[in-house]
Amino acid sequence: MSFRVQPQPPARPNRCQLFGPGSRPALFEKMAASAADVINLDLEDSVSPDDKAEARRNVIAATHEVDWNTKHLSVRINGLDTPYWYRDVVDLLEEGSERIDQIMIPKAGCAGDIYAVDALVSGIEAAKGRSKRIGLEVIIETAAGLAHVEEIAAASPRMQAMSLGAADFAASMGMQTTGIGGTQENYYMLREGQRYWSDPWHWAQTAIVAACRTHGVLPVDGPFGDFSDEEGFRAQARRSATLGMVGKWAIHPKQVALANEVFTPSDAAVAEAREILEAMEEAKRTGQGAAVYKGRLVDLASIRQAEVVVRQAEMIAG
Ligand SMILES: CC(C)(COP(=O)(O)OP(=O)(O)OC[C@H]1O[C@@H](n2cnc3c(N)ncnc32)[C@H](O)[C@@H]1OP(=O)(O)O)[C@@H](O)C(=O)NCCC(=O)NCCSC(=O)C[C@H](O)C(=O)O
Ligand SMILES: [Mg+2]
Repeated sequence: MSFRVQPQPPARPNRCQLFGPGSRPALFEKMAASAADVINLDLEDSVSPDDKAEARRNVIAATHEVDWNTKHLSVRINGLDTPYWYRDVVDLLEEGSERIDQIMIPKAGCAGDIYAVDALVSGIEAAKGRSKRIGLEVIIETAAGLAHVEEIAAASPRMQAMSLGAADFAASMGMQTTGIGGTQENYYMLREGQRYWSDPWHWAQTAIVAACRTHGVLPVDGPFGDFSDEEGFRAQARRSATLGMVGKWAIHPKQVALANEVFTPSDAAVAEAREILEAMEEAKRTGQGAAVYKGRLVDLASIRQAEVVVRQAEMIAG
């Protein structure tokens, strides 16, 4: 371990972030009743320009009127290149209730973007005497966002989570696809006439995970557009979980259970992790740093791996 110890991210479940447009208030009660850990009320790209002001009012009303129970409540504001974002923040924090937990900043491109929102949030919190400190989450969905991913993760102590936004990311990178996440037909290797599909999102995901883990931020996989393709969602989510991400967005209620299933460690995985910890306790008692578990090596690093699984399971169980 470096002299600088890796910080832990916020200790709260973030397996599924369910999105809904701020312009569809009829969905809010359904979102609150869902099994998602995080709710993202959207003021950005699912709301047309003509509806921006009304969506903002809907969301503010919902912070007072809807029982969000234990949900982590986040509002996605508009991008910092638009005329909407500052009013999103000001109205939300001046008129919205204390129930708001977090603001999501889309298309974050550099640490300065986070600094700007942080400064505005800090000013309003102080002026209005708000008692709950608002957290920030960002979407990495531009070439600049990925190029500056580490400075963005480190930009503010308010930073809680970082997601990959596959649709805008693909557009910003000039990728030849209109798919939102998942397998891309033309991204394959060829061997002896057989196609083997690779994962074009992999490198962006690993960059996000590394930046997040360095700075104590939750890494999250973003949307999977084809909500009729359950196996496609599962496959994408399993890859993300394997890489170290803690959850995934749902853009339709169908996807909530899928995300919860993938990002909750299975009973078998937890049992195995506990057995590894026990095997290593036994090894330590006999003065060994390594042991054999089910025919394979386990050592001190295996303790840290097993603890990831157990910690995640215990946090979800509450
Ligand atoms: C995708 C949708 C537009 C589909 O809406 P709809 O046609 O109403 O769906 P269904 O008829 O299949 O709905 C079945 C029932 O589920 C309820 N419902 C629908 N959506 C939601 C929801 N989000 N939360 C809770 N409940 C929902 C319907 O009311 C039906 O209920 P009932 O009649 O009682 O059975 C819609 O799902 C939708 O708007 N989804 C969210 C879109 C969104 O927020 N997009 C933004 C995030 S993705 C993004 O921005 C890209 C990213 O930034 C990037 O760059 O990658
Ligand atoms: Mg986007």
